[in-house]
Amino acid sequence: MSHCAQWLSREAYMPDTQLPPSRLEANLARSRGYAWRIAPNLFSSFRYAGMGVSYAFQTQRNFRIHVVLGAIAVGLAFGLGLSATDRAIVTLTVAAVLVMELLNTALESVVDLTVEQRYHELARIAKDCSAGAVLIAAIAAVLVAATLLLPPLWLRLSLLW
Ligand SMILES: Nc1ncnc2c1ncn2[C@@H]1O[C@H](COP(=O)(O)OP(=O)(O)OP(=O)(O)O)[C@@H](O)[C@H]1O
Repeated sequence: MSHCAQWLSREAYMPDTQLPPSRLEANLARSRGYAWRIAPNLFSSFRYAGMGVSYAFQTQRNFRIHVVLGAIAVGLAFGLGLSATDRAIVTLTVAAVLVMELLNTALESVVDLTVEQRYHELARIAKDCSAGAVLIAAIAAVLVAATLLLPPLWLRLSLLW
């Protein structure tokens, strides 16, 4: 077993509570040393995060669809004059779907990195569960839209006609 693997197995996976705070800090600092690159400052962290969102937008059709539908939903929530609470619910629901999409993309990448183009039952379970998480968030978003957005939208449209 390599030095790195020994260290990881002995300390990095120990529950936080088993390590004194000073030791935990030191371990975390050392573990970051294994990253290929570490963001040197806050601006770089935001830039990398933006690159992740941009990658998902360019490569994931479902993410693009959810961005467009989410923008419409948030626009309607503000345009229809929903209460502050309802606007927050719509915004958080849209964010939940987009977050799930990003995590799904991240997990798919890690699975593909691990098993490459081989079939593995655990890879299938990981990807299916990840896709299931997106599906549940999307269903919740549809229910929130039907409950909070459709009634005032319908009222507005019926006044126009
Ligand atoms: N290495 C693998 N081993 C076993 N099953 C896999 C593997 N890769 C993909 N699958 C199966 O194929 C399905 C589709 O995988 P894929 O990587 O294309 O995700 P996807 O459907 O493109 O997801 P999304 O649309 O969110 O990008 C998975 O849900 C899983 O059931």
